[in-house]
Amino acid sequence: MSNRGVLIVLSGPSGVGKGTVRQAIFENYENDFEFSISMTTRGKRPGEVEGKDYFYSSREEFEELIAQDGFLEYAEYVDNLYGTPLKYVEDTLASGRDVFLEIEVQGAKQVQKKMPEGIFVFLVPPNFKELEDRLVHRGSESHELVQQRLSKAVDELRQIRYYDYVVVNDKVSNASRKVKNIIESEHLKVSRNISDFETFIKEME
Ligand SMILES: Nc1nc2c(ncn2[C@@H]2O[C@H](COP(=O)(O)OP(=O)(O)O)[C@@H](O)[C@H]2O)c(=O)[nH]1
Ligand SMILES: Nc1ncnc2c1ncn2[C@@H]1O[C@H](COP(=O)(O)OP(=O)(O)O)[C@@H](O)[C@H]1O
Repeated sequence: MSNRGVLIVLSGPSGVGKGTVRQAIFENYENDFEFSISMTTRGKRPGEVEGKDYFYSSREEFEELIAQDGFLEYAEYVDNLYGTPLKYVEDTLASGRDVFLEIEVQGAKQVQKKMPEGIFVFLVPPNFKELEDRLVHRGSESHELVQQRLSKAVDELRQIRYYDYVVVNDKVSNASRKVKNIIESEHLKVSRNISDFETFIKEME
């Protein structure tokens, strides 16, 4: 089998359910992936845990890591910086484990340039009203921030053409199964496994 892990990039508008779907995938298929914990300058929400949900940092610390080329990608989103620490992703893929990134569209574009072999999945809500309801019901943002995130959602949806797959998050169980199936298909690609078969053929010759 190919030794390198698969890179999975999940994007989608704020409130669509990326975190929820990812958690369902990790609960059901725990041993298969590693989640890349991002660094952010956003404040911690109640219930979030340092080193589990994000690495929370000041803008200065974040900019220092940018200067050291320490990010695979980073982007500004609604006045805060978010970035993927490079070393963790590289080391984990090299060790043969799959890595799951949950990032917004500007960052995903940067990853596409650096690691085009990744799988890019876009999660969409069943409809716009449902997206608004989920964001409001989550209750983690003020009315103003909810509105900013909703208007951002339209821009984000325009970028969907750059992705490989689209998954509707109607039910968490459906969406997580679909994302898992996409990843499984990637593992089964002949191109990922060709070197094993070449060895096998040589042995048979
Ligand atoms: N480019 C980039 N985006 C990220 C990263 N981490 C999180 N994001 C995205 O930033 C956006 C805002 O995240 P967050 O403040 O946690 O809000 P939420 O997605 O509504 O829960 C979401 O689209 C996240 O997927 C990262 O490392 N890089
Ligand atoms: N399929 C779904 N059906 C109903 N509610 C959902 C679904 N997926 C997520 N939610 C809810 O929507 C809200 C936003 O989900 P979250 O995972 O935080 O989104 P994101 O990470 O994309 O911002 C949460 O309150 C979550 O419980």
